[in-house]
Amino acid sequence: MYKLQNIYKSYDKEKTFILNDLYFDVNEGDFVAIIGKSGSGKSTLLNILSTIDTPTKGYYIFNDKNLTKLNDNQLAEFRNQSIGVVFQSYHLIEDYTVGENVMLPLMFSNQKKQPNLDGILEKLDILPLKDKRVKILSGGEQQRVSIARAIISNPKMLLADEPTGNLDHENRDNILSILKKLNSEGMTIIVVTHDLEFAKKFNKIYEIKDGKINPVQI
Ligand SMILES: Nc1ncnc2c1ncn2[C@@H]1O[C@H](COP(=O)(O)OP(=O)(O)OP(=O)(O)O)[C@@H](O)[C@H]1O
Repeated sequence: MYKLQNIYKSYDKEKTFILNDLYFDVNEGDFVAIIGKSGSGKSTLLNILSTIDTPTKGYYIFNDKNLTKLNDNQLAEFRNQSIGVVFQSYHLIEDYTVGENVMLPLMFSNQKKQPNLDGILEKLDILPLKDKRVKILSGGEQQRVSIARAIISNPKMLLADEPTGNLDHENRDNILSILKKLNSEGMTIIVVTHDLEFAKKFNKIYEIKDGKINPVQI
């Protein structure tokens, strides 16, 4: 469904390629962890998959549509409809309430259908926090708010950059069961992680090395 082909990415006028002739296929319903050393290009790859960033060269194909040919507005529309992103540092607005933060993406989309906000907060076990300001929440709670915000538009694919990076074991297990549940309901999930034990809970593990990505057998 999502295909990266012949992808190159450079941040310095093509002197160093962080991603170097990379090929990666993601199928509907995949439950994938991506590992790799610090600086290997995990976040770079996630940013390209989410269309937040574009490759220097190469193709990103979604169901036979070449996303690399879309302009910024078309890409933003595609992203709003199809992809949810959970950022490493949450990116929440601390003075807004949980409900306001979660609803934020819809202010920038032309989605007509009203989402089931309470249902999503319930699913993430944060409904009682709906009217609380984000700044008083714990790290685990903030991470669950950021997942709720990423799925409010009911995306086909959820991308999460180190979703358990700052969390203890209990919160890590919590996030894992939430991601499993979303996946069992049909959402494609890709996480980037440093944590091999966490990665082992996913159906497929890939490693980024030398600008390429390959499956890892564990
Ligand atoms: N916006 C940018 N401008 C310049 N260089 C960048 C930019 N983003 C990333 N890089 C460089 O690209 C390389 C890959 O970075 P990236 O964040 O993708 O790695 P990572 O595998 O996610 O690392 P980490 O595990 O430490 O988060 C690094 O050398 C980084 O310094």
